[in-house]
Amino acid sequence: MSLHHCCPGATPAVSSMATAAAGGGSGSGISSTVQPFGLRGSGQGRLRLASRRSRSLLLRCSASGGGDGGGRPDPVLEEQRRRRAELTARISSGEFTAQGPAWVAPLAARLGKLGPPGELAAALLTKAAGGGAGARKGPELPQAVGSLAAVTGEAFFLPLYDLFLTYGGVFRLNFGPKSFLIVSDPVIAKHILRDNSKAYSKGILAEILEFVMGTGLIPADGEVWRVRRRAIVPALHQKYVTAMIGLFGKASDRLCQKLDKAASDGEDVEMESLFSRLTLDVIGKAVFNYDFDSLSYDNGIVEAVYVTLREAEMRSTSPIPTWEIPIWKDISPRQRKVNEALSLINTILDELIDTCKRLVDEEDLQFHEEYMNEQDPSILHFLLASGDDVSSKQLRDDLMTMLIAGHETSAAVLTWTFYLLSKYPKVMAKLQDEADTVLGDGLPTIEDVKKLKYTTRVINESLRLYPQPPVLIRRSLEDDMLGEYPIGRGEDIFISIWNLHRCPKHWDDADVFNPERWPLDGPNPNETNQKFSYLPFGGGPRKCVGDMFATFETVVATAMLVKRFDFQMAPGAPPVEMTTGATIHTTKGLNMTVTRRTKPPVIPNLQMRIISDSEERTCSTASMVVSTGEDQQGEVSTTRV
Ligand code: HEM
Repeated sequence: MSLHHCCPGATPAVSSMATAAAGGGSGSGISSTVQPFGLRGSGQGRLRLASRRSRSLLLRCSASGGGDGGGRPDPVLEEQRRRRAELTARISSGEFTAQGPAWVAPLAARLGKLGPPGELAAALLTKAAGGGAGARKGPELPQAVGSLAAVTGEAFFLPLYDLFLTYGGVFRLNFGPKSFLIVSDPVIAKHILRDNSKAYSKGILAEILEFVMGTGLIPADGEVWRVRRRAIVPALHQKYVTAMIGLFGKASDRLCQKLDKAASDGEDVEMESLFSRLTLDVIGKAVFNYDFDSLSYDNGIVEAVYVTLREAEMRSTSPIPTWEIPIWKDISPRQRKVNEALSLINTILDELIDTCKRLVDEEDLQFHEEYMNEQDPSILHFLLASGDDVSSKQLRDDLMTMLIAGHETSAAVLTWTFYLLSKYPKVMAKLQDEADTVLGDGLPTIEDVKKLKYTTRVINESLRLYPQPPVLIRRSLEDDMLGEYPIGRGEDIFISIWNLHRCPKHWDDADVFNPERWPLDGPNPNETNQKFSYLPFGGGPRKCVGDMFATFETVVATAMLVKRFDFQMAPGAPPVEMTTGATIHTTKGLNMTVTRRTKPPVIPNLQMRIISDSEERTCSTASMVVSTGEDQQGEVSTTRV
């Protein structure tokens, strides 16, 4: 399931495209038999140019290697290459030949010179032809036509990548009467997310997530967002995040114990769902001091959270918004189940808020910037102690938002990191070396985390290849210019982080998992130092509030797990394929074989010398250690002899 910022990103994209297409009414142009994407309104000449450029990019892409660090081909890379080659061939064959009115742009330009009536006619003509640029002037955006089949058939951001290689950093994707702007250019992404962020809202995202997040921080816009952001950001101060490292360690240790059992029983494990449970347990404690303990058992509340998450995911990918049909929404068993789940979660959240209020009232409170209650360091406690003047409904929306935001994303990062590690054994070996060197027998401390530099680079690189979410959603609130292209108010925009992170112009061997691309002693890569070509946590005023939290959480879990276990894809496991989701999910789980690591015995440095027949054989025993097996913690113990 997926929804988090999932919400903020990927999925609603599909929903909105699909919903628009389905509800598009007359002549939506959507047919399950048409080609996935076609070109419209760009003219044949432009198409040829685009094809040539795309071919050269494709060549660069496929030349980029993509070994597994262990000599085996990466099936994901292979599949991507196959699809790209197929698309290139189809573009070359003329399948995407422009059919639309190539005369629109020149005619609109001529009309525009005839004064205000002509300008109005030009705007109407452009709009009618699918353009929709506002009052500003400029060239027409390259246009592609999408079909519902193409979007629902696979992870929707994949065809967007192929189209990016063909049409460039910003183009219009038409779905029947609706259209969406697809942005993959770092300068334009920066403009929308940071430089002119006030001119953009969360648009469709807010509409889709309203039922679960209300006016929580992710979907909120305008004044509500400003006020809530100002209240929530201080809660994630440095002392809080440092305190959370103990929580990350404890939860990861619980997962280790579960894996210990699977390893002893020789059972394969489905890691994606285990990571989802790990991060649910973490975020419940971190946000409102609630122990879901979902790694140990399924209880009603865990089930309710998953029902709600699955619903949000379904809504964000469903072609028809059945949940809005008046009678259906009351009688549908699915909707009734969702309503029951939401009502259970709300009851629990209300109870937690009440309990926390009582605790804060009884506390001898001295609130300050880095305030934290040692017994209950949760964000909820901070917000209440800060005197945050907010309705219980808004507080609930915020808590629910953070629960979802901090759960699905981190789980997806861990899932794809372990998938990558299984494909790149050399990276895994280096990672294990670092974990062996840095981590002691106890739970990791902040000092340890700072030393886990290679692990951090592995997470940075995993987030580059599998950004969560892969797409950010915005809607223009006013006319604006995207590069040289004018756009109007009300445009739905998808900023493809996936495309930015894999752009062959920006990245060497863009598709290859190579943590070494980030120097260990260099700065932590982020949107600023990578000039918006790398933005795993977004950028600008709406950047993730949990970036540090999430980085530490995934670093701690990864280091603890690889220190204790080896992970391999389970024999006979189905191929790992992607689906969305707000975050990127596997289609059939991440089935792995987990084995307890036994450190290789240290070879004694024997300085044997035969003195004479009569003398004793001697050896320097001082440095000799042998492995004597595993202690109760599963660690290899050594004994001097
Ligand atoms: C690896 C894990 C995570 C990733 C990859 C991630 C990614 C993102 C991204 C890309 C955005 C920007 C969305 C947009 O601009 O539309 C975002 C926003 C947000 N994230 Fe995260 N996030 C992660 C973990 C967390 C955690 C742990 C929390 C809470 C503790 C959190 C809370 C939020 C919130 C509240 C926002 C909305 C901020 C706003 O709109 O002002 N995230 N996240």
